[in-house]
Amino acid sequence: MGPNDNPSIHNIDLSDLLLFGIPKKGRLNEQVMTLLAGADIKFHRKNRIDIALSTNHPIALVFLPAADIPQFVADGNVDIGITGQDMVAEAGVNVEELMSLGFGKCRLCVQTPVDSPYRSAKDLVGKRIATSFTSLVREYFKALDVQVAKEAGLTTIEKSTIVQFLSGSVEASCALGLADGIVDLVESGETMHAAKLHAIETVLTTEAVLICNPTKHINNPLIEKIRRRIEGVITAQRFVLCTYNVPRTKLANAIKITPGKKSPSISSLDTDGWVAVSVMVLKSKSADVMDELAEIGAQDILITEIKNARMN
Ligand SMILES: Nc1ncnc2c1ncn2[C@@H]1O[C@H](COP(=O)(O)OP(=O)(O)OP(=O)(O)O)[C@@H](O)[C@H]1O
Ligand SMILES: O=P(O)(O)OC[C@H]1O[C@H](OP(=O)(O)OP(=O)(O)O)[C@H](O)[C@@H]1O
Repeated sequence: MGPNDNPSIHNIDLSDLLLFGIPKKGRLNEQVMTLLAGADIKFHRKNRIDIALSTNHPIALVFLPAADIPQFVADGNVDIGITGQDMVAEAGVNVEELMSLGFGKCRLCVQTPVDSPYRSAKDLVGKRIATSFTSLVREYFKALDVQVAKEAGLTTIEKSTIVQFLSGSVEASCALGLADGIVDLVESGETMHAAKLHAIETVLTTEAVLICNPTKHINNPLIEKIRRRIEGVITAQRFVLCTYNVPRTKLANAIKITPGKKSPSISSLDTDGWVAVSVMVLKSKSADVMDELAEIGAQDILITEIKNARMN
């Protein structure tokens, strides 16, 4: 019986509520909390209780380990959730990816000690690998085991690669003599370099995603409402509003610099031959855009933060 069939957990009535799986701790937790606040999904969480009712939507937030969220969503124990694409791939379950969220970006990499002879994943065939992603890594090395045997003209695998599960501190396992290589997440590379490891291959790239049970999305307006709100927050985080005045003769050049998400809004100015332009630009490009606009003769160029956005 899943929470959906169970009217009450911790004396909280869950019937008729949309259940939303949220990473309870770790790397994704803080950014998901910011996302919920931006989407105006308010809730009250009692101390140490992993289910919190939203105070302004018919939603219950269920705080779960990021690794468990894909299974909960696939089995319908929660309706939607946020986790990493790596977790979805590792769980190997059928969920619908509603949108990627632009944070939690990293790579799952095969890593070896910098002073070891292992320079490619193939060099680790038949050796010992430590990882928290045993399902993905077994699949990855099984294919390599077969490939290496074939290349050697063998019909059977001589010695399969051994994949050992570790729940954390995976980067320490080579130095401790537990493994010859590891497969772990890399973002800045700080953890890897501190452990005197280097990445020799990328198994997958990942970021945080909003996922949904495939049978729950259709005909559920609340899921669509949440998706749109989250999309609005993410758009607002990625874009800024750029406004400027430009001579009408330069407008075509200006539009090339700032084409906007769809097209810029243009209005006439009292000053003859000038127009005012208002357009969204990528935050990461805004300084370059300002330089380019100034070069073609635009004036009064302003960049304004966007608090929220709803695009079609
Ligand atoms: N260094 C990182 N940079 C960006 N995203 C990361 C990083 N490490 C992990 N992630 C993402 O966050 C997800 C959760 O990772 P995390 O290490 O927080 O796991 P956890 O098991 O939930 O927490 P904990 O390690 O505290 O038990 C990962 O599956 C990945 O998608
Ligand atoms: O390349 P970096 O920026 O150093 O990030 C990579 C590290 O981040 C994650 O661990 P985290 O710090 O979340 O802790 P954990 O080992 O307890 O999961 C991951 O497991 C790596 O160890």
